[in-house]
Amino acid sequence: MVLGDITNTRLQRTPGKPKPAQVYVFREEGEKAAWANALHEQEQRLEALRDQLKPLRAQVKELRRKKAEAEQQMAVRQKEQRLHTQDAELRIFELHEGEAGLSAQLQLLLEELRPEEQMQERLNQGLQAKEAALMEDRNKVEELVAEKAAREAEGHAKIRRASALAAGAHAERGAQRRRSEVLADNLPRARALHNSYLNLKGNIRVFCRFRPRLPNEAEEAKVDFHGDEQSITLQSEMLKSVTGLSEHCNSYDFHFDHIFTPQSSQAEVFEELAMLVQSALDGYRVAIFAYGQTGGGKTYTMDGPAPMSETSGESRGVIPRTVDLIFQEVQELSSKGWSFEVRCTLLEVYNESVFDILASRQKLDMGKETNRAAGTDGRQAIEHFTSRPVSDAAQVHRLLAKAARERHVSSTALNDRSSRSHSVFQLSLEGFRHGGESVSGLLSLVDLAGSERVSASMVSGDRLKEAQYINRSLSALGDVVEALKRKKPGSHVPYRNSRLTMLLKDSLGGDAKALMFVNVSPCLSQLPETLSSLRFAAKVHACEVGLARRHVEDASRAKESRS
Ligand SMILES: Nc1ncnc2c1ncn2[C@@H]1O[C@H](COP(=O)(O)OP(=O)(O)OP(=O)(O)O)[C@@H](O)[C@H]1O
Repeated sequence: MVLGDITNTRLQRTPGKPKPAQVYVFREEGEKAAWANALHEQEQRLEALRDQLKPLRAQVKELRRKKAEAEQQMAVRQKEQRLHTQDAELRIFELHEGEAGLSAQLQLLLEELRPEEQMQERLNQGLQAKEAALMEDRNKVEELVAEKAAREAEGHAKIRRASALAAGAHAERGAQRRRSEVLADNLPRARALHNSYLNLKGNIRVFCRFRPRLPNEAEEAKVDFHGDEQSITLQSEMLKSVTGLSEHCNSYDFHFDHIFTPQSSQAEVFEELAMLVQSALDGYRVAIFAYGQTGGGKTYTMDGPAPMSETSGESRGVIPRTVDLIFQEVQELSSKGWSFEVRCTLLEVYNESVFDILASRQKLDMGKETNRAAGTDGRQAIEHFTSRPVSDAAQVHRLLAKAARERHVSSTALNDRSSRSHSVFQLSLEGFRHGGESVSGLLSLVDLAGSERVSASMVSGDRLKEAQYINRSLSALGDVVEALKRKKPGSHVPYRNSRLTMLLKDSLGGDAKALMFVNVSPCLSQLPETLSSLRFAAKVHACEVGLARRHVEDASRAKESRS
């Protein structure tokens, strides 16, 4: 190879930075040759490198082809994959669509099915209820069958017992008839005996009744009820002696016609006075009155626990029992040719005024006429009050209930429903026997207002006025009793000192049979009042008021006197 003309040329080079080819500068020939040789060698090396590069390039080319091929395959695969994915998505979408459709259908079917299910459920419940009812019916039927069998057995037993009883009853009826005949023969005799017994006594009979301790009350006083039912001993609290060194208690003895304990029932009390009540139908004037401290049990004894509304039951008092007995007797006497005209009077003495309950509580002026009447025959004293004809017990119970409702009551320290007035109930009994005698009886039942220690109860105003009137009239009653006790012939008896004593005149001093209840509390705290009531009752018991007189006329004279 021929090299170019390169003289005195030095190769200007900066180490690390080759100069562009056209800048070579040759200084001398040798250097040119060297450079040519070096160039040649370089070219050879370059050629060799190119040769070495060729397979590499082929390899690279191959690799690029393979890469392209792989990329092509990958692209195909990706495309296929995409297609598959799209297919799958389409499929999934279709499946979703199908599922939604199916769910909607399912929902619809479920909706359609719901009423069916509900119906099914109702039917099931109905079926269960029917099964339970059926089971119950079956049990009932079984029970009824068992009961029927038991009843049949019992029925057979009853039939056997009934025939035995019928035979017994037949025999008992015969005996009863014979007993009734004997009793009917003896009854007038028994009543006559009772009447003559009372006449012989000639005094006001006194029954004492201790009421039971009420739930709100404290200690009871010590009372010895002696076995004779007529005497008691009361003991005071323990008292210190004057010196204060010893203790003792006082005892007080009392004796009455009958003493009822706190356990005595209303029936037992009435049994003791039934004969007395009946004697009003024989033409006697009978007066029963209840006296005692407030809360002592007067209204309970006379009426019963409820204010007269109760006309039946064990706890009925003397008045409702008396009314029933009188009408029962009137009925029985009618079969013996007697006819009775019964009239009823209801009075209330409140604050020294007399109110006529049957004349709509008309306040009456017991003035001149009454005073005059009271001075002669006590019966006339009440004659100008309303006296209503009554034909049966129920009618009287209704009138009594009205009177009890209208009675003046208020609360005291000792009684929630304390009667603040004296109540007087009278039944006049006019009996006629065709062509025979006539009788004129009078029954007075009096529930007195209760005495009260005004100083102890510290009442004032209207209550004080009421208490003063009550105490004053009871003290007038005491004065009458004192005068009767002195029993001097022709001596003055101060009946006219109060309305109460004017009304009770013929019951106390006349020819009536009088019975006084003294009603007392069993409480130790009430002992002074109890002793005071019992002392008054003892005084009444000691009064001799003369013989009771029977009011009988023969029929013709009776008619004359009435006309
Ligand atoms: N024998 C008895 N058995 C049961 N309770 C009784 C008896 N006696 C009275 N009581 C009761 O004691 C209380 C006072 O009785 P009641 O009202 O009859 O007294 P009273 O003497 O009429 O009093 P007042 O004079 O204040 O009207 C009432 O609650 C009554 O029910």
